[in-house]
Amino acid sequence: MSYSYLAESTYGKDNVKFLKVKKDKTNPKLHEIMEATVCVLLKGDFDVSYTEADNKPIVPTDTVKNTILIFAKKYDTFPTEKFAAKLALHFTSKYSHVSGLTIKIYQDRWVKYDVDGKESLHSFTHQGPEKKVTFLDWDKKNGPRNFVLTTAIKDLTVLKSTGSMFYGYNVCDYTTLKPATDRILSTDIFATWEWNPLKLGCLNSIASGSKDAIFNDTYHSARDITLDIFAKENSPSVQATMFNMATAILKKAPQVDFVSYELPNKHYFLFDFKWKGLDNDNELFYPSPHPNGLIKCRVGRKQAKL
Ligand SMILES: O=c1[nH]c(=O)c2[nH]c(=O)[nH]c2[nH]1
Repeated sequence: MSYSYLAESTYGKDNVKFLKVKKDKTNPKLHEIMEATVCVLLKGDFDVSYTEADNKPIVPTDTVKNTILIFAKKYDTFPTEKFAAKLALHFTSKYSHVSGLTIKIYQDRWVKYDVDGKESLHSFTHQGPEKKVTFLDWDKKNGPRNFVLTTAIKDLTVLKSTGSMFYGYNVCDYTTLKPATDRILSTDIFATWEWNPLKLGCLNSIASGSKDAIFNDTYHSARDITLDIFAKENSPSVQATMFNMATAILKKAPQVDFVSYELPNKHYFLFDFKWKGLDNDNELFYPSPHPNGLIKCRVGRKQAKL
């Protein structure tokens, strides 16, 4: 009797990077670019490769990498949700023993800038660590309407120098925090929206491009809503602000069922100059890299009462 069994497995290629230049059909100097990092991990009938050193079923990870690059060359990669659906349908149909897969695509944020008062046709600035992240998990036995698809904005760093408060919290013998009616609020935005396949459509329709406008509009709305509420609201807490952001995205995007936020509270402490006889009217702070608060929530859409 053998001592062990394979409980779970998946494999593929991570960190497959490409830069795609998409040229306008009528003006070949008018470009869009996508710099992306892709991870494709296959699931399926691969057990013997682990348990019996039989490599026959293995589609080499090198082939997975080549496929991603060939598809990025041959097909439209915008938006990344469509590109993920296209790859998913390919791997699960070309190889009958591939039962499913997970795909993660990180897209850098390159934005065109103005030259002589006009948006450049093909020159961009890189917007730092901010990424759009698409995640797809699909098992083909569940059918093309049953998948997990999420889109996220990650590492969009923001700070407001007023318009944030925090008071009225639980006070006990361990409390040293002073209530604040005006404080710095800073975070790295990580916002994720979960698509409902029944409202969005099947993988084939996503891969065909018929949902492109929904993906693009929702990405722009989610980003705008997040930045707008961050700026405009007099925030009572990170918790209340993130709930308001998630609710506004749910209102705007009917195909989305859940919105999650994961926000570090990046503290900036007011420096006390009293010992020097100086006032500090929220003008000089020192950033505290650690520890940081970490606040998460997942907000769902209430079902309408029948
Ligand atoms: O918005 C906040 N939420 C908290 O839970 C918390 N805790 C804390 O010390 N400061 C803050 N700020």
